[in-house]
Parts: sequence; C-alpha cells; structure tokens
Amino acid sequence: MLVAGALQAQSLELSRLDDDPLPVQVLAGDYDDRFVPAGDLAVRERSRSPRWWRLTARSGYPAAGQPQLVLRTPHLNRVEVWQPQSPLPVPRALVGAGIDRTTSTRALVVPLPGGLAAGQSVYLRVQALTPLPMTAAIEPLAVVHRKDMAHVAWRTAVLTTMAVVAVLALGFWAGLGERSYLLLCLTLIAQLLYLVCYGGEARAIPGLAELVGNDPRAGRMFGLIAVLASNGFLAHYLSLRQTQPKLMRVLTACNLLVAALMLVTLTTVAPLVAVAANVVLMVGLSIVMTAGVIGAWRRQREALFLLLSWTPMFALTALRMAGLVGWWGNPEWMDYAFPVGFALGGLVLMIGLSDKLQQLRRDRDQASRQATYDALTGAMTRPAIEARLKAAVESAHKSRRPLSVVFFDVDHFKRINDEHGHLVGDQTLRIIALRTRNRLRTYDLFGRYGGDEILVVLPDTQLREALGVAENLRSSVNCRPLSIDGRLLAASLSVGVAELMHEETAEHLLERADAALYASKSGGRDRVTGHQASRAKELVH
Ligand SMILES: Nc1nc2c(ncn2[C@@H]2O[C@H](COP(=O)(O)OP(=O)(O)OP(=O)(O)O)[C@@H](O)[C@H]2O)c(=O)[nH]1
Repeated sequence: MLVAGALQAQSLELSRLDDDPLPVQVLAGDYDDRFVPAGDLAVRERSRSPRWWRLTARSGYPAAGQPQLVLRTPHLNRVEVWQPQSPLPVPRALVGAGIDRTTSTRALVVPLPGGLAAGQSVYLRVQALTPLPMTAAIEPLAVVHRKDMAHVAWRTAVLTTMAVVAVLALGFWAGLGERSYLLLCLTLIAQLLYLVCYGGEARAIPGLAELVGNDPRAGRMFGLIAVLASNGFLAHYLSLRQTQPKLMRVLTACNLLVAALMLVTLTTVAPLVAVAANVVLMVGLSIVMTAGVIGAWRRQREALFLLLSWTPMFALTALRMAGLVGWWGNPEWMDYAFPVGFALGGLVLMIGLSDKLQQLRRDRDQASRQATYDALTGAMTRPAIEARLKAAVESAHKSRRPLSVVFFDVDHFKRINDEHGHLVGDQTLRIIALRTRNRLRTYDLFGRYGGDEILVVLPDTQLREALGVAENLRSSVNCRPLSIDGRLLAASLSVGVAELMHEETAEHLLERADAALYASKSGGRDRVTGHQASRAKELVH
C-alpha cells in the first residue's frame, strides 16, 4: 500500500490484544508478547468492550514530515491514542467527546509530533460501535489536508444532491398528490440521515449530534427506515401488488423482518443486528432486483429505471457485506462509492418516476380523447357534445348572449348502406362530417348525436344567422356528389334549427331543434327548418 503524496510504502505492523488491561501495564510493555498480528492494516474490532491495538513502525517516519496517524472510516467508533512516550491518551471520535474539528470526517487523525522511529509503537484503545473495519495509515500533514479537502467536496456534492432530490420529490408529491414521490422523499431523507450519522457530518447538526453522540443506534434506525421506505417506494413504483403478487408477499415478509429488527435495535446495540440488517437488506434488494428483471423482461419501462438505479447499489451492498464479514478490507473508494450510489439511485428513480407519470398522463389523455371524440367522424361523442351544450347554455343564460343549435340528419342514409354496403356508408358519414365542419367557426361545437345525426352548437348566434349557417351546411353536402371508391353518390341533409329562449333548458332546446328537423324530413327532406319560438310554429327556408 502506498502513502499518497509521500510515495512511501506503509511499513507498519498492526496487532491486537484481546483484553483491556490498565494503560500503564500496556505502555510498560507487560502485554507486548500477547498482541497478535492482524495481517493487514484494518482495525477490525468485533468486541463490544474496549480492546487494545498496536501500530508499530518497521521503518522510521521522521518528525520533519509531520506524520499523522490516520484511522479511516471510523464511523461511530471511539479511540484513545497514546503517542510514543506520552502517558496521556488523545481521545478521538467523529461525534461526541473527542471531536477534532481541524480535520474532516474522513478519518480520525492524531499527530505524531516526534515522528515514529523504526520499532516504535502507537497504542490504541478502541471502543468499536460499528463492525466495519477502520484502516490505519501514517500520512504527512499535507496529504491529510489534501484528502480532507477532496473528502469534503465529494461528500458535500453527494449529500446536497440527495437533499435536493428529496426536496424536489416532496414538492412533486405536494403538487401532484402522487404517493410514490413521498416514499422516494422519505427514502432519500432516511438514507441521508444514515450517511451523516455514520459519516460523521451529524456532528454539525444540532440535535442530531447529541442523538448520535449518545446513542449509536440512531444511525442503524435511520438505515432500517430507509430500507422500509425504499421497499415501499419500489413496490408502489413497479405496481408489484398487481404485476408480481408472489414477490410482493416475499417483500412484505422482508418488511416485517425489518420492522422486527427495528424493535430489536431499540433494545440492543449488538453488532449481530447490523449483520442481520444487512442480510435483510440484501434479501430485500434481491427481491427488488428479481422484480426488476422480470418487469424488464415483460417490457415494463419503469423496471429498466429500477435496474439502472439499483444494480450499483446491489453490488455495493454485497461488497459492504463482504467487508463486514471480513472477506476483504474496506478500500478508500468504497467510502465514496456508497453515498454516490445512493445519490445516483435517487436521481435515476426521480427521472423514472417522472417518466412513469408522463406515460400515465399520455394514457389518460388518449382515453379522454377516445371518450370525447368519435373515431369515425372526428366529431365529439354524444355524451361530450351534450355536456358542452349544457355548459354553453348556462353560460349564454348568465351572459345573456344568444345561442342556437343546428340538428341535421343524412337523408335516406339506410338506403346508402343497403345499396353500397356499410363501408361506403361509413365513408359517406366521414365526408359529410368533413364538409360540414369546414363551414363552421373554430369555437362552434360539432358532435355526432346518433348514427347519422349531427348536432352543431353555435354560441353567440341568433336564429337568423343560424339559419344561414344551416343552409350553408346543407348546400356543402348537396352541392356536388360524394366520391367514394370511384363511385359518385348524391347525398343531402335535412336540418332543424332553434335559438335558445329565456331560461330554457338544453333538453328543451334540443327537442325544438329535433321537431324542426322532423318538419324538414316530413316537408320533403334536403331542407332547413327553423323553430320560431315566439310564433310557436316552424319556418321553412
Ligand atoms: N354505415 C354506417 N351506418 C350507420 C352507422 N350508424 C348508424 N347507421 C345506420 O344509419 C341508418 C340510419 O337510418 P335512419 O336515420 O333511421 O333512416 P334514414 O335511412 O336515414 O332515413 P331518414 O332519416 O328518414 O331520411 C341505420 O340503417 C343505421 O344502421 C354507422 O356508423 N355507419
């Protein structure tokens, strides 16, 4: 292993004493032959009681280089360090008593003012509260500062990204009322709190600093809450209950285990709980990953986002598990990879969620279009035109402005169907709809009321003008034959017109227009009839 900057191989030896004798005895060398070499430079302390560790230099670290003892990823651990020839220890911890605010939360740093001669040792009394190993190294002060600055920059970027995505998710939830956003926000906040508890930034947050300093279980609780919230989010996001009910049941069982672990965490700080929590986390992640793979196989779009966001987290959690059980050390990049994985995962899921909502909106718009517009003619459907007529009538009454309706029906349409077939009948309807609609203003309403009946609503229009419009519609059809599949077909319309009377309902207005249409039919077809309310009789034009 190289000391960056100094470009000098770490010539150190780490050993552990499985006991907690008095410091004077240890410093006097009474226990020196009972220290067992650790094999590498990882302080992997599993005992809950304080244990002694010894770091011995194989070659010298001169005082001129301002060497510093560095214990990376200390998390919640508390350490007392005896510098060579010093009878008093230097206490160090990220949170609580022993904080050193002159360095970042990357590591516990203790200066070695007199350097460390070959064969000289530094003694550490370690009270481990987390099972992840701390890596010991000796770095020149300049290197410590450089790495601290990089650490602060990285952590600030990552934690700020998570906080921003969480706030955005909260805003989306408030605006759209979509529960997934709230679950995503909760997940990110719990992950953020988990990271700042173990990463040490909690020491800068009033309230949280005291909580974490006094109780190492706080971070674990946040971790478990994050697992619950993220499982809830993912189940909701993938619609797991509907799409993969079996996996949903397994995930629910997993959530119950997490809830049980939360209860256990309230009563004990045993490291086994951390291992159990990580096992449950891995099981939960495996279920979610399986659901993602199945969803992706079924071409469920959101499953792809899920895989994209959770594959790195899955791999990192597996690596962290391996670190916990001692299969490998805890390399420096893992300190950053884990939070970056959280932040990127949150970002990708946020994008995925927006994509899902966009898709839902497109589906809803399409369904609403289908419900509003008739596929054959492009006119409004009957329920849609009726609703719009009702609203137009209310608005006309309120504003005391005129409104008229035109009702028309294709003459002898049944005959066209019978003689030329249904498809030609369809084409006839389509062409008639096109020709008539082209004669209307953009704000006139045009709807298919029945098989070959069309209702036109003309806002701001009195009967006289409406009769003119109706005549225009009629002539647009009978002015020249319709050309369908090389055939020329003559068609005509019978039209009824009525103007809205004072306090009249939409239904009554329609009845009068229908009566006028009936009058056109019985008067010989291919004509326009207006229903003149005041004279209570029909006018034929
Ligand atoms: N091709 C086609 N025919 C339809 C559609 N909807 C309804 N029809 C037919 O349209 C015909 C409507 O006939 P009516 O309006 O009752 O009678 P008509 O032959 O037009 O006679 P008059 O209205 O008295 O002039 C019926 O035969 C329906 O089967 C459709 O979407 N496509």
